[in-house]
Amino acid sequence: MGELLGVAVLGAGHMGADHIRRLDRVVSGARVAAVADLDPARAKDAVAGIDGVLVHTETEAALDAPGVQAVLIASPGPAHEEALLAALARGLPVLCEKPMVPDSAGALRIVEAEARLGRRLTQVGFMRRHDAEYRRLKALLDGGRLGRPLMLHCVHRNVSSPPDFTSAMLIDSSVSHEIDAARWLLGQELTAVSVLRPRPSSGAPQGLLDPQFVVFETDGGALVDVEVFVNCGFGYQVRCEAVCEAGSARIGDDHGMLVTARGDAATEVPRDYLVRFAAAYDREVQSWVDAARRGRVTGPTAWDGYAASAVAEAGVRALESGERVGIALAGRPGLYAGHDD
Ligand SMILES: NC(=O)c1ccc[n+]([C@@H]2O[C@H](COP(=O)([O-])OP(=O)(O)OC[C@H]3O[C@@H](n4cnc5c(N)ncnc54)[C@H](O)[C@@H]3O)[C@@H](O)[C@H]2O)c1
Ligand SMILES: O[C@H]1[C@H](O)[C@@H](O)[C@H](O)[C@@H](O)[C@H]1O
Repeated sequence: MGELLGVAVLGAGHMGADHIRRLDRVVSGARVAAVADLDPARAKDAVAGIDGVLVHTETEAALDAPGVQAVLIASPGPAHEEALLAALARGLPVLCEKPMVPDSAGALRIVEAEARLGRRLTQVGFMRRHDAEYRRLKALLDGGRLGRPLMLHCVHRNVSSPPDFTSAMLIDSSVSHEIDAARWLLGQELTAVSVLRPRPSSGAPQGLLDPQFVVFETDGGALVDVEVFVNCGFGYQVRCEAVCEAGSARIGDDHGMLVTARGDAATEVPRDYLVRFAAAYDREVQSWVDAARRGRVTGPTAWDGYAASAVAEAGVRALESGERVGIALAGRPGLYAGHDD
């Protein structure tokens, strides 16, 4: 295929700048055609050394810039709905960072907009679906050798949280990944959620309920538990163990080189997601670019983005009330039937 896919990147912060680097230097078949950030200095820094990129402060200006054929959204969650609707109105394929739209009503408006168009244009940035270990676990569960999955035990630890991180964000920003991974791994919907709150770590900012212990029930009778701890201080750790009727399988044990010296053995622990999931982000963006160049969309859909937001919203209610909260999803449009990338 000849022409490079011209991508507009919205938001040039931590993720946006990393995706700009990835589009420019790692993936094939694409080029950064425009960047928009409310802070033009961030956008300029992110495109330093890349020729011919126009920098904007307005979303619409970036989407209408010459050569733009696709959009990567990496602005904060609350800005996603407007950007997605603008991209869909132009018929542009989108890779949207999670959460697709943080509130479920807004997320459903994206599903409805695609249903009106009669085609899917959105891939959501749940990069764990592109991680080699998660893919092996999914293949093992789908193959049936371990029998019916009974439980998923998940761990999600960050070294520290950003300054504006709230107790709700442990669920709607961090646990959103486990919500999507559990739905995808099990092929089941999450139907209820409870959240336990241990005494916060003294390493957490004042007032932040960190860690939390979240338990989901599924429509297939499985349980999914998640320890989420975003100021653990010691490393970025993401694990998942599937316990099935005929065996168990665990991914995410810290890997990398094992160094043994002077009676000690040590491995490196990744410090953040950009390190732990580097290869997954590369595969995510490459598969999005490849699909967009063929006029297709693969990966987690707008429906998956909506489901994750609806489940997370129930999780935040469970956190705040201390009650078990049931989850009811809207009707799933035929456009998303049977899709399981
Ligand atoms: N997939 C992952 O593992 C992962 C990791 C981190 C962040 N994220 C997601 O990526 C998104 C960005 O997170 P981040 O950590 O890069 O945030 P960030 O704060 O580092 O960067 C956000 C950038 O967007 C800009 N911005 C704000 N409003 C905007 C708007 N309306 N239009 C354009 N730009 C705007 C800000 O000026 C800033 O430069 C969030 O949705 C977040 O949840 C995903
Ligand atoms: O936005 C980030 C990102 O999604 C990371 O992958 C996750 O580990 C963090 O907890 C979250 O805050």
